[in-house]
Amino acid sequence: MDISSILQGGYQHPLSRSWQAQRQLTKEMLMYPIFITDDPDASDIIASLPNQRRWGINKLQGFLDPLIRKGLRSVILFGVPLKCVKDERGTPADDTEGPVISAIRLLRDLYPSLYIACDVCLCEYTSHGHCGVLRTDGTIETEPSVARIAEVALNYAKAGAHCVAPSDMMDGRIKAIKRALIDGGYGNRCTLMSYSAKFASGLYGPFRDAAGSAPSFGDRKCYQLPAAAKGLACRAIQRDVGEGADIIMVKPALPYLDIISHASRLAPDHPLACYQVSGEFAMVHAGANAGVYELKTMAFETVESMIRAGATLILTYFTPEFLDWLEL
Ligand SMILES: NCc1[nH]cc(CCC(=O)O)c1CC(=O)O
Ligand SMILES: [Zn+2]
Ligand SMILES: [Zn+2]
Repeated sequence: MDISSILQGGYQHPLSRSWQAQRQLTKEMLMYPIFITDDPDASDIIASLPNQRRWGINKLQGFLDPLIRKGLRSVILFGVPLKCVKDERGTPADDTEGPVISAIRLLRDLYPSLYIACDVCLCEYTSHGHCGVLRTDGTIETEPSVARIAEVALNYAKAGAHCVAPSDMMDGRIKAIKRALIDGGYGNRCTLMSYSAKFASGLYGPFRDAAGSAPSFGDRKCYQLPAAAKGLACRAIQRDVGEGADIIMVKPALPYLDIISHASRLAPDHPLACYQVSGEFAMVHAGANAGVYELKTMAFETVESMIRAGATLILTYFTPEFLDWLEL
């Protein structure tokens, strides 16, 4: 055989195989999405989202203590109000006694080294279930939406969030949130992570079950990106960099690896997050349950593909499993 034909010499040993990765998955790269509901004693199973629960504030410590011991470094909180009165502008989003703000305070108190990010959106709190404020004809009214979202983000920062992450997709919200953080005295104390390239995906179903945030009419196609829209995704990323985003995110992850790869070239000096969303997670589980592959193998393969594409931070419901698997 010719000298230039030989590659296997470089990866015949487990250690030399590990050297073939530009970057390896580490615990620091994982951010764990957690659902917090307004029944303080809840620990509700979510049928379509394997192993995840809606947690009440009183159950958080019992749930998180073991994960912190295993090396959990960061979480992203999603509020799931089941009892509150929802309205047109999502008033309960930043209720000072609501689940998200209560959880921020509690977690800051319990775990000084835990990095706490908060998803910022209105859909969990609006009567219509859309991510912004609507006109009477049901279309999004950008200006009041952005103003309200910036107000919520600032209130999460004031409560102690290390990071606010708007997932609403309204035009101009990154600039408005950055402005609100600066004017409120949090410009240098709170990270702004933008769901920049968030696509209108079929993979959000289990999340909407978990969060009760499906729109009551219509869909989100006028504010989330069309699946085929590479150019718009590029423009959204560049806009958000220009408006002051500290971290760029692509969501979902696996069907959008090309966008992750493109984002890493468009914003090479920013951390790049990707969100392995609820439907992707459920898909990996469903395949494993059907005997198509082994869960652990496929969980690693999906996340390694995201890292290979350029992601430096991964939001995934597999975080508890990875904390175990990375131990071995
Ligand atoms: N703004 C809502 C929001 N924030 C995060 C997700 C999806 C997360 C997941 O599927 O895991 C969604 C769903 C949506 O746009 O309907
Ligand atoms: Zn939303
Ligand atoms: Zn481009």
